[in-house]
Amino acid sequence: MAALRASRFGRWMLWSPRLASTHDLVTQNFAKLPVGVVCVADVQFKGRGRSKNVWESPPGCLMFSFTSQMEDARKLPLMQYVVCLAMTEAIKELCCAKGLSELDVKIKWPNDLYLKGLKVGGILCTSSYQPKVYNICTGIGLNVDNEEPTTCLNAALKEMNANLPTLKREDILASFFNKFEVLFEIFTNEGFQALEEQYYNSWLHSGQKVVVQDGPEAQHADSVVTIQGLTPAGYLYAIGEDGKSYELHPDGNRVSAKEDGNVVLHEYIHR
Ligand SMILES: O=C(O)CCCC[C@@H]1SC[C@@H]2NC(=O)N[C@@H]21
Repeated sequence: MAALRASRFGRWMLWSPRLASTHDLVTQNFAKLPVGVVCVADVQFKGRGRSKNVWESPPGCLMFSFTSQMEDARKLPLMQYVVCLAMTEAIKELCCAKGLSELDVKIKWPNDLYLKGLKVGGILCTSSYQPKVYNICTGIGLNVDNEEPTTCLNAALKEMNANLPTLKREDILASFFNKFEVLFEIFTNEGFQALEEQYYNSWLHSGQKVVVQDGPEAQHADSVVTIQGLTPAGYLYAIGEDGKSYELHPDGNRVSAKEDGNVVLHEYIHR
């Protein structure tokens, strides 16, 4: 609380040592909770990921869900990008403030956080409409101290310098809300455009070449395209070798199985 500068987000906290899912608790009780409230659990036994995935929720993972509201429906799909950006910036700022080596946590579009080529965090944004306003529940899972099944922030810090202190979940949480509140204000008032450059500096994809499946389902061919940025609707904007423009959508759970030079195979589909 002493590290929290945000005035709207993170000031009210529900905490539990063990809970089914912070996301379910917040979405099911949205109307009873003030905007900006956060629910944190040390362990979840029914953690939810995107697309009906399970989120493994052991001790050492920072797991929280918080409420926010937004009026403009066009901005809703971009909210998850603001959250990803806030978390990467928060980790950077915290490492700097504590005199630790900088952790190169990057955004893997659309809403994963990666460290050294491995997933360390995921973001889940869901919303419901109430007259004139969208109620948004944002859930974040971040591997701070548990190395299974991938890696975690503190393992990477210890690898860089075993003598320095590591990160605490509560410090990351405060730092996240400090960043998020500022970015959310800019996003609401000026739109995502105002954050786009900062976002591109934090993501993995600028200039990345990916192979996409192009054409109708039965007879699709593979095309190599180069990622340029985001389309106004928040999808990936890419240009093919023939100069053709592509809008790429995430392909469910399919993740890059292998990297061939800098070409990531079959990660996205062209719609
Ligand atoms: O990568 C994903 O699929 C998103 C994972 C989101 C997990 C977090 S942990 C806190 C909150 N509670 C849940 O049940 N899920 C989210």
